[in-house]
Amino acid sequence: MNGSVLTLTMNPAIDKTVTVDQLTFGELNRIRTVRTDAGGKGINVAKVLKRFAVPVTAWGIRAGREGQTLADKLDEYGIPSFFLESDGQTRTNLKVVDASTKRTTELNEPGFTPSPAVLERFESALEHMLKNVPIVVLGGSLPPGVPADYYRRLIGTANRHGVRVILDADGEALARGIEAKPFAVKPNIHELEALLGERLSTDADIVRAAGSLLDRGVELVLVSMGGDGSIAVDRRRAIRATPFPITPQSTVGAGDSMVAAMAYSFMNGLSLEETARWTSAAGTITASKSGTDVCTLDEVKRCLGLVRLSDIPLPV
Ligand SMILES: Nc1ncnc2c1ncn2[C@@H]1O[C@H](COP(=O)(O)OP(=O)(O)O)[C@@H](O)[C@H]1O
Ligand SMILES: O=P(O)(O)OC[C@H]1O[C@](O)(COP(=O)(O)O)[C@@H](O)[C@@H]1O
Repeated sequence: MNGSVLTLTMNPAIDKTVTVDQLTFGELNRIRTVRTDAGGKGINVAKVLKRFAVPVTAWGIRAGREGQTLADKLDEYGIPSFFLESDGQTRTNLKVVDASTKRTTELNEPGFTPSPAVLERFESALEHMLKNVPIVVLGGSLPPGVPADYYRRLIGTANRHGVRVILDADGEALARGIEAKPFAVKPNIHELEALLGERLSTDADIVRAAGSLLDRGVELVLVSMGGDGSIAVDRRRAIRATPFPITPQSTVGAGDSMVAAMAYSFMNGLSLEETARWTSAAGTITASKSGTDVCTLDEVKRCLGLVRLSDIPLPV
C-alpha cells in the first residue's frame, strides 16, 4: 500500500501523567513526577506511525489555548497535522500512576462541544482528504453533543472511497460505527463485553464474540486484554499473542500502539500471524514506557521474537 495514513481524533487531549508513591482515595497524595504529552487515540497512532517511518497526517478538531499547545507538540514531533477549530478548550486527561502497584488510573475529561457547523465542515472536508489515503484510523471518544452515529457516517464516506478503516472506539460510538462495516476494530476486552452485553471469560468466548463482529462485516478483530495480551481474529484464524514480561510504567497509549502496528501491518501486507506479533510487541513496549510515550520501530523489531503466539480453534 502507498500513500499517507490519515488519523482522525475528534476529541484529542493533553495527557498529564503524574506519579504518586501509593494512590490513597480520600487522602492527600503528593505527586512525585509530572509530564505532559499530546494524546488522544488518533494522535498516539500518528506518533507511533511517524516513528515507524510510515507517512501519516493527524487530523481532528482542537479548541482554545490547549488546542494550540497540542498542535505545537505535533509540530515538535514532526507530524503533519490539520485541525478544525472549535469553541471551548481541548481537554486535559489526568493519568495517575501508582508507583507501588504500577497501575494507571485515568480521569478523562469530556472535552469541548463542537458546533453543528464545525461537525458539518469536518464531515465534508473528509471527502477531500481521502485522495491517496490507504488507511483511515478513527480513534477515541466523541466529544459532547456529537451524534453517536458520527463515526458510522465517516466510515461510510471512507468506504465509498475504497479506504480501509480501523475503528478504535467504545460504547455507542463503537456500536453505531460497526454498522458501517469498518475493515478492522480494536476493542479491549471491557469494550467488547460492553458491546455484546455479556461476560467473556475464556479465549473461546472471545473468539466467538469477535466472530459475531465478523458476521456484521468487519474483516479483522483485535481484542486487547492488558497484561493478558491480545487475540486477533479473521475469517480463517484466531491467534492469541502472549506478551513478554515488562515492568509497566504507564499503559496509556498501549492500545493505540497496537492500532498503529495494525496499520503498519496492512501497509506492509503482513499476515494475521505477523500482525498479531507486531501489534502485541508494539502495545507491550509502550506499556513499559512512562507517560504517553510510545514504542519505536527498532524496539518493536527487537522484541518481535519474544511474543508467544498460539492458535485458538475457530468455532464450527
Ligand atoms: N501490564 C501489562 N503487561 C504487559 N503488557 C501490557 C500490559 N498492559 C498492556 N499491555 C500491552 O498493551 C496491549 C494493550 O493494552 P490494553 O490495556 O488492553 O489496551 P487499551 O489501552 O486499548 O485498553 C496489551 O495487549 C499488551 O500487549
Ligand atoms: O477518547 P477517550 O476514550 O477519552 O480516550 C482518550 C485517551 O486515550 C488515549 O488515547 C490512550 O488510549 P489507549 O490507552 O487505549 O492507547 C490517551 O492518550 C487519551 O487521554
